[in-house]
Amino acid sequence: MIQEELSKTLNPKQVQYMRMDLPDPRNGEYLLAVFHLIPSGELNIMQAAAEVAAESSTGTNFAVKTETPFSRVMNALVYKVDIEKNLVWIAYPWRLFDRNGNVQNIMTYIAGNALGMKEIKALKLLDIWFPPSMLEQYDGPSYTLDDMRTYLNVHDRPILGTIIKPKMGLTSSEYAEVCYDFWVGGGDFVKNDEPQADQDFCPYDKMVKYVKMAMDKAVKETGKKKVHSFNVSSADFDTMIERCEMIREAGFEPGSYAFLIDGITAGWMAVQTLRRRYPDVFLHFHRAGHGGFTRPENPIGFSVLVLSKFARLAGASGIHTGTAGVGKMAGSPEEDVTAARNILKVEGKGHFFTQNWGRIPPQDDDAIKMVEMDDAHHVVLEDDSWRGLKKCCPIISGGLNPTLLEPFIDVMGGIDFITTMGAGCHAHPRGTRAGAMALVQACEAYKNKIDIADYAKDHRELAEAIEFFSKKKKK
Ligand SMILES: O=C(COP(=O)(O)O)[C@H](O)[C@H](O)COP(=O)(O)O
Ligand SMILES: [Mg+2]
Repeated sequence: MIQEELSKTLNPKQVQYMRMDLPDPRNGEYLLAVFHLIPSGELNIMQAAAEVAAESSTGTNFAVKTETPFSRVMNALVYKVDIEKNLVWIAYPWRLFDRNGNVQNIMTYIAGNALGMKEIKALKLLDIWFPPSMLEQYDGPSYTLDDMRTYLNVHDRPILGTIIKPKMGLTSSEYAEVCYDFWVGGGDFVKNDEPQADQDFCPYDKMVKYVKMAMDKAVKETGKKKVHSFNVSSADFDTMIERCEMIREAGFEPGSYAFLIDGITAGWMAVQTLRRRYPDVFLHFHRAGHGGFTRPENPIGFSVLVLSKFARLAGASGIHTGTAGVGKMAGSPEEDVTAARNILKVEGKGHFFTQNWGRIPPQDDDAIKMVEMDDAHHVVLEDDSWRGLKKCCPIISGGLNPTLLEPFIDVMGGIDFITTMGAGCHAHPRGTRAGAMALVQACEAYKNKIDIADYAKDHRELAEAIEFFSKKKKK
């Protein structure tokens, strides 16, 4: 009733952006979005919702005389409102968006000007749903976690990684030596930290060259494959591609290198460029800066779930999804785990929508029989003919250490992720190699279902890590 009353307050322009009787929002013509919205000033929630739909699709603050019957067909439509919870559902005709799959363009619409409108005090995009017909036009991931597992021959545990610390300040050769220590300690994966670029004290070309030498040596000594994720974020397109090509020409085996992109600061265009240019490379989306949009106490922005879903749509092989409150960064178990599962699975249950990542709408129940979980919690597809967006891998990082591996696996409910522990390895009392060994031992304890404290009795590095990290030392 209140809703009906409020509907009567809409002006003629606002009415054009409201369709509470939209018969079937999931008919394939719309991208659906749920926002938390608190109006500011005089507007009620229905009026503010209509203003948001207008600004984020075809409209502006006044009805304009240049509208055409067709331009009205492209209006976003508010189709549901929960007045008690301040939630609004908006359907965006997906023909509005740039053709040929462009996540940057969608974000410009639905998380663009609307976030800065005077009419809102809070506007947070909480969940989104893509129709199968729209998924047809987007790349989705190419090189996946499963490809990395095959390369590393690691199938029954998370991929164990690190970020070299100090964050910056090591020279190229010092950097590579730390990589080597981690790899010979048993780790699989090393990534550049997100600000690593071409600093004067650590030239990029030398860093690449020395990492290759360190990797070759570690592979020879351990008999195991290793992976390094290089930050290719740059000032401009040409420099980014130059860095990618430099890595490809340095003699690395395919599979042994990944490209890391600072997806928020470099932008979706950089992410999608890398996906399209290098489909044979693991594309690592680092999300530094996302907190400005995603933190729960920030009323304006979008959720971790939304960011992660867009990363899968854009074709990232993996994106950081947070430690679910286990590590140093803010994040809730519900939000982070929901995001991680949504990007991994064929069908993901979000906060409001269940997203099937298939490109063909399932015709009947049998068609959905494609999701199965095997013992190791991998998602496997039963039917090879299924077409859809491949999995995007959660990357779990930030304040983790070997003692937190099992708690995180428990919260996550599976092992399909890459973990990168920076301080968690390099702060080990006997250094990086011992830190990597402690991480491997913590993982062995998990695999053998042995409590880490018991396992540590005859595993010195793990015992030292437990002693050190349980004191929560900050230095
Ligand atoms: O360098 C680190 C972690 O280092 P350390 O292991 O020393 O804390 C990463 O940039 C953060 O994890 C990013 O956060 P998120 O993964 O939440 O995006
Ligand atoms: Mg970092």
